[in-house]
Amino acid sequence: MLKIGVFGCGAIGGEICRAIDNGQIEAELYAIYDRHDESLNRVKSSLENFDPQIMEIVEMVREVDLVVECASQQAVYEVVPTALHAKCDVMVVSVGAFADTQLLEMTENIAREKNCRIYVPSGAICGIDGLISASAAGLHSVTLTTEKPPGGLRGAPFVLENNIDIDSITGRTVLFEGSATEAVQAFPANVNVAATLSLAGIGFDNTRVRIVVNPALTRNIHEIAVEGEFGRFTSRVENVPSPTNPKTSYLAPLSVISTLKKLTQSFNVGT
Ligand SMILES: NC(=O)C1=CN([C@@H]2O[C@H](COP(=O)(O)OP(=O)(O)OC[C@H]3O[C@@H](n4cnc5c(N)ncnc54)[C@H](OP(=O)(O)O)[C@@H]3O)[C@@H](O)[C@H]2O)C=CC1
Ligand SMILES: O=C([O-])CC(=O)C(=O)O
Repeated sequence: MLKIGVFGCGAIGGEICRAIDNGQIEAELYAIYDRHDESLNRVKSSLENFDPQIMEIVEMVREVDLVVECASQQAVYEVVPTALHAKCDVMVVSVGAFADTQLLEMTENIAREKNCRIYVPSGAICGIDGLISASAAGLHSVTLTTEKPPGGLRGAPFVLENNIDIDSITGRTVLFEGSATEAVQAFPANVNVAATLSLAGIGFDNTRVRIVVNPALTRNIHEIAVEGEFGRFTSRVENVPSPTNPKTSYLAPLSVISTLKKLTQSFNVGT
């Protein structure tokens, strides 16, 4: 059975641990880690079947087959190279870190050398399957419009650095327009999906991102428009936010759970 380690035990990590624990994913929850004891204890006490060991990353990668990173972009710098050097596969949700081309190239090289896999789930967006299919021919443009209530964007570096009082905004307001490279730096915990789109499509500098705050919303909306040789498609998802982290949509952990299921099943559907 696949031995899994979960690095980061917040909104996403907690859901993944419970999905392994309740048998939705046929795997062993072997180890977990988070910098907060409170988060580790909360996850541990929500489990019925597994009692994972708490392990720092260096130890974790020696023991498990796959590490799931669900912590932060900063954590990706430590977790991914450490896992790959130990010949351990890795799944990444803080995908925005890969806007750093040096990190991306370095991790690809180590993965190739060690014959390991780096998995990036679709996360909180719909349409990655179509984008990957379309990318087999020419792509002309990929645009993401993300629209969230204030709680989904509060505390982002862009908001703090520009002294934007996000809670006093009364109507739908465009906060940011730029490339995916700029977007994932300005909003590292809000638009990792822009990085996933970039990796699947036409790269970080060519993927356009618009970020909108809308106090009338209760859901996180991601709209994608793609044009290419295949024709054009748009996708729109209205995501229920995670109860413990309003920045994170519930679809994000579900996507990780489904990608993990894919790894353990013999019959796989979708691009
Ligand atoms: N790909 C996608 O579609 C999506 C990606 N995400 C990203 O996934 C990641 C997890 O999201 P979510 O579960 O909602 O986040 P949470 O903040 O709920 O949980 C993350 C946990 O990991 C901890 N953590 C962060 N960095 C480290 C580190 N270097 N070492 C140890 N622990 C660490 C956090 O602590 P602390 O609070 O102190 O930072 C926190 O306890 C985030 O980076 C988020 O931006 C989110 C939604 C969609
Ligand atoms: O969960 C979402 O809606 C998207 C998100 O936070 C991210 O991509 O970082």
